[in-house]
Amino acid sequence: MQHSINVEPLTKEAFEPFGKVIDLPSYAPPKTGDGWDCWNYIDMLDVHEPIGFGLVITKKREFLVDAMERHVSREELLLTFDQEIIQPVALCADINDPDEHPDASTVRCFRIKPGQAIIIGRGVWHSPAYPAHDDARYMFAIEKKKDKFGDEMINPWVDFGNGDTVSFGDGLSISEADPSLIN
Ligand SMILES: NC(=O)N[C@@H](O)C(=O)O
Repeated sequence: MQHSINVEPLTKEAFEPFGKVIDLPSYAPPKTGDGWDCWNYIDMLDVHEPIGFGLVITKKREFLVDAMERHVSREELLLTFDQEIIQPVALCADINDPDEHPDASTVRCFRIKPGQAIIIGRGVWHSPAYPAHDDARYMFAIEKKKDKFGDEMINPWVDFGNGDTVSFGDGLSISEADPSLIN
């Protein structure tokens, strides 16, 4: 079955089942200086080992997801550089089940703008992010350690089962699908 869903703006409330959102707070900055405002600490990454950084170039392609990965023992910080990206995520039903498949009916897709970041929670299923418009480069940061099972394998991708897939944005780039979603 092919599930079709809409892309959602990234808010703390909407993303809460999947992790945390890093964005400019609405309260006054606790540190300021001549020409700068600083908010610290707006959130924390829960780690016990050194952090590894990864870079992904994600290319314009059909908005279709057929498999996801997850990291059951590690949170993951993810942010884009200069282009908007779309991050598909799905709920983790049982973090202790090594044979779990992501459930296509729980997939949600969030639009991450430059200047925003997410912390994907432990066990939360995710695909690589997609570029909203043009090819994009994004970064992720995650503890460099073996996970409890699975996700250090060369191929960590797990399909939805039953041949399910998830499409979003009507197969068009977001600007073509819904111009009101730009900025
Ligand atoms: N998020 C992403 O694109 N990749 C990472 O989750 C990874 O572990 O490779």
